[in-house]
Amino acid sequence: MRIAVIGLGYIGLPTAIMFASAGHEVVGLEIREDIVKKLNSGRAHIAEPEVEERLRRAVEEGKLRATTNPEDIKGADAFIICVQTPLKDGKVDLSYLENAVRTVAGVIERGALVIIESTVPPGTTLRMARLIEELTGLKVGQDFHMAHAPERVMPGRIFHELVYNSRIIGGVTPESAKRAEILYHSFVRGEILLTDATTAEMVKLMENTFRDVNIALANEFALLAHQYGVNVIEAIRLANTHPRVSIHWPGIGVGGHCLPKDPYLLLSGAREDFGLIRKAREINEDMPLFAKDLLFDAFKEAGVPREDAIVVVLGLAYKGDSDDTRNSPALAFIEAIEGDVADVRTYDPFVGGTHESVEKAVKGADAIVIATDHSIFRSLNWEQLGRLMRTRILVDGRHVVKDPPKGFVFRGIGRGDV
Ligand SMILES: NC(=O)c1ccc[n+]([C@@H]2O[C@H](COP(=O)([O-])OP(=O)(O)OC[C@H]3O[C@@H](n4cnc5c(N)ncnc54)[C@H](O)[C@@H]3O)[C@@H](O)[C@H]2O)c1
Ligand SMILES: CC(=O)N[C@@H]1[C@@H](OP(=O)(O)OP(=O)(O)OC[C@H]2O[C@@H](n3ccc(=O)[nH]c3=O)[C@H](O)[C@@H]2O)O[C@H](CO)[C@@H](O)[C@@H]1O
Repeated sequence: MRIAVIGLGYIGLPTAIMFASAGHEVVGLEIREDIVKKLNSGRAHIAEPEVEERLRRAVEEGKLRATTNPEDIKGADAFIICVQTPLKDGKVDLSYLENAVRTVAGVIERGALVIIESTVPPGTTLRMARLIEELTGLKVGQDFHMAHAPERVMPGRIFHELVYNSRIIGGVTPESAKRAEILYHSFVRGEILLTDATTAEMVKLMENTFRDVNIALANEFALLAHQYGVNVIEAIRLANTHPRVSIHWPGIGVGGHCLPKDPYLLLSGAREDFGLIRKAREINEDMPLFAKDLLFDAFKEAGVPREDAIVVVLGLAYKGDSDDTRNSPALAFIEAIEGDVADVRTYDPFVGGTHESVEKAVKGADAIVIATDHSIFRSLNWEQLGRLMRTRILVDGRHVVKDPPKGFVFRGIGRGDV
């Protein structure tokens, strides 16, 4: 088949690669010229295990190319839309999606299948089908087919999960769902479950809201542990030995392109607001401020005037071993302290523009704050790093450090025991 993937980001690029390696002829349409250039030369613009080798192979075999020109996807058999669906000023911004749908409407031919992979508020796929009908005069279910195939992959494990995760496909019509199922069977080994488009949209949003609310509960447990002098990490480990309990992990916050906005996408079309989901968001959004309180408390104990303090933030990415800084709590934390301290330095081996090494970053500093759980941070020798510092304060926002290192004023989220 000739497949057009629209939007070549964290989701679109791996999806395009998988369809190409399954033997389809794939053209990726992307509005960013720099991304297109890079991809066509076989280099990936995202950090994800295996992406670079797999991309190079697909490009060399002539199965995948990127373009900025919508004419290059004219007459494709399937259009797979993977553009971002962010929040803008607290509101769902569907402008990227709508632009992509308009582009598809300009090049679609009879018989084609249009799939929205982007996460969207319930009812959006049906609305987009109507938009294509209006713009083209074609009839959905008759002249073209349309489905929502939400993406469930976990960054860091994308190429494994694309193949082995089960998948929900919601058709605007039953025939649309069946056609999309056949298409995804070209590389998916997990189960494919068919439903209607609006149910599929809600399922995706429920999954991420479930995770967000559970993390909020873990964060509230962490706040409580500070009240009771308990190490919440130890307490969660013990609680999770119960056969029906599986508590998530607390931390400096919840970032990424998905969890901070998907609960709001779920609420966006509702006539009533029920409270729990929004409250969970508030708890998670406030966690960087709690980390700030821990840091300022440590300044007091160490006798460091905060206006003189040099703070090093370890990790800018929203989660470990990723280069993605979208909605990262590390950035929210930096914003929260910036005006109060003398200097904020950063070190993140996955993100450009930070200090070249952890040693250089911590030299002469007063405090280290761990904001991301990159694997390499687990093997750092804190006592050795401490010798380079002016004052030894360590704040662990991601339970990376098990035992407080000697000679440090130590604080940790959920570490009510120290
Ligand atoms: N990142 C994840 O882990 C993840 C997982 C599951 C679902 N999702 C959902 O998938 C969607 C995409 O997320 P992402 O992280 O890949 O976003 P992204 O920002 O990495 O990628 C989107 C790409 O689309 C391009 N684009 C925007 N408008 C376009 C247009 N009209 N034509 C062509 N290209 C266009 C952008 O330039 C960008 O490169 C979102 O709805 C997200 O919620 C993301
Ligand atoms: C339901 C689900 O599993 N959805 C996944 C999720 O993937 P994600 O990349 O957003 O990753 P998460 O691991 O959820 O992390 C998000 C943030 O929460 C912090 N966190 C995490 C666990 C915890 O116990 N305590 C925490 O504090 C973490 O540090 C980070 O900042 O959404 C994707 C897009 O829709 C899905 O495709 C993907 O399946």
